[in-house]
Amino acid sequence: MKRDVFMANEYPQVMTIAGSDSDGSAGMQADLHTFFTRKVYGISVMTACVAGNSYGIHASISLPLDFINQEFADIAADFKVKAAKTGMLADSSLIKNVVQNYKEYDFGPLVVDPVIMTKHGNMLLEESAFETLRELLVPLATVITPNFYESEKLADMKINNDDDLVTAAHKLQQMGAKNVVAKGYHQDSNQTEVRDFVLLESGKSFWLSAPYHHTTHINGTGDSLSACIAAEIAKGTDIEQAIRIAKNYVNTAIWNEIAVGHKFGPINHWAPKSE
Ligand SMILES: Nc1ncnc2c1ncn2[C@@H]1O[C@H](COP(=O)(O)OP(=O)(O)O)[C@@H](O)[C@H]1O
Ligand SMILES: Cc1ncc(COP(=O)(O)OP(=O)(O)O)c(N)n1
Repeated sequence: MKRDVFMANEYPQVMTIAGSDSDGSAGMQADLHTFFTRKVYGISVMTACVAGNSYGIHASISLPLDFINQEFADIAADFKVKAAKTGMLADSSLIKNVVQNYKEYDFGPLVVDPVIMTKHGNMLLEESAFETLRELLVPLATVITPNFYESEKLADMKINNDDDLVTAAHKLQQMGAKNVVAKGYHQDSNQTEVRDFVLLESGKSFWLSAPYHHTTHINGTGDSLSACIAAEIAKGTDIEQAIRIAKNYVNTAIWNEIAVGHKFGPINHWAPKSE
């Protein structure tokens, strides 16, 4: 029988630094589904765990910092990570720990998904940690991907219209994030379109729009978008193209629902064509 031997550079190694979500729809599980279908090798530093299902999140714990240090050290000692992303970091001490480890080792460009609150209202980051996120993690971001609520919190302003979202994106860039994907509002059942504002390091900016899909199956959209951007960066795709690919990837996954869970379900990571 012929055995295929894959060279290391055929499967770029990508790392998620995130929380586990037991229902598989979001968090680290969504990141790893995305890495798998985008044909990159997924490595994970688990920071926290939430217990939940499609009805909601019911408990949450953070892992010990010593254990997280060991995860980073073991990965750095053996793997060549080409890009990474962050997800749920729970509190200030965890953010500081991740920042310290990221500075100590070479894990490539970092996509920061500044997870603060799920779209169903569960807080995944303590309010006292917002300043640490702004000061320490945002400046490390090659790309930052806040949702509407996270842009309001990080930029410390109310967002009422497109102009406000643009202002918030510029504020995040002034805080040190190189490239910003500021995701637009999508909780209005009358809306027909979703719009994300992209501000690149070069100063170029544009809107990414797509039709609004009326569905309860949109858990993990933000995780999957940021994971796909990280996967593309690891493959060598330029930032603008990585963002465009990720938007199409998530859009296709939203529009091809799978019947999993009884209430708020996952997106379909199998639906987009993998490259
Ligand atoms: N109902 C929907 N229809 C179409 N696109 C959506 C829908 N919900 C989210 N998206 C898209 O999914 C991506 C992730 O955004 P969002 O859900 O705001 O992130 P988060 O999961 O961090 O809250 C964005 O590009 C957004 O436009
Ligand atoms: C452990 C964990 N991390 C992150 C999330 C939220 O994921 P995200 O994709 O940012 O938001 P939703 O689309 O799920 O609201 C989570 N639920 N669990």
